[in-house]
Amino acid sequence: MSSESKLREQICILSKSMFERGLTGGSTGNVSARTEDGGLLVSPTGTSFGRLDPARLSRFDANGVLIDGDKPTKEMPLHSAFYDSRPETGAVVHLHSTYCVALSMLPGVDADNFLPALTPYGIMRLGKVKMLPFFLPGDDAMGDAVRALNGTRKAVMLANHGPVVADKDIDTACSAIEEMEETAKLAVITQGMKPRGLTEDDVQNLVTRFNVDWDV
Ligand SMILES: O=C(CO)COP(=O)(O)O
Ligand SMILES: [Zn+2]
Repeated sequence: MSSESKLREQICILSKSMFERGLTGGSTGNVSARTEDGGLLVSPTGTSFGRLDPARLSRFDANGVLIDGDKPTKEMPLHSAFYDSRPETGAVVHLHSTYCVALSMLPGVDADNFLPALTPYGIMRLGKVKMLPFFLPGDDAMGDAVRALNGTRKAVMLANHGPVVADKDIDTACSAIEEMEETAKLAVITQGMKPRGLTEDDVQNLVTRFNVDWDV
């Protein structure tokens, strides 16, 4: 099997797994991944993560020209902004996951540091997460907001909408966005219970040991 065929399969298997575990419902969410030739494979607009077809993914060439497949997600400006501003990006994943969205709606959320420091992996996998304001789905302004971060953040939260994570490959990006949802879930279910989070020292030790983008 060619590397592109393998990547097509991998995108669909990982997306289906997330759909089946309730991480994004209906026909929400979108995903993209770099191919070896510098192009992109992208989930088509209006499709369910549970039923992505490897043969119908939208395919772009290295110049960003749509080559074949179905019409791509309306969130292309958002995905492109990550590839352009973080050249190490090999995949971008966006979900409508319940606890991230719930947390984005609660009072007192720090937009510059969306996820509270509760667990080591929340920090190691995501770095500091920026919450962006609400935008209409597909709005070019979302991409502009990501570009304005100058590549400093791998993960953003779209308020009242859903998380977006860029990482080196599709597997890593999916693991990271799952960690984002798990951390948001912990934050929401312990809301008002005065949970004992990680200390500033714990966070700094994690940042140093695991080379996390943090002081940005
Ligand atoms: O999550 C979505 C929009 O933010 C889904 O849109 P698409 O079906 O166009 O990917
Ligand atoms: Zn969305």
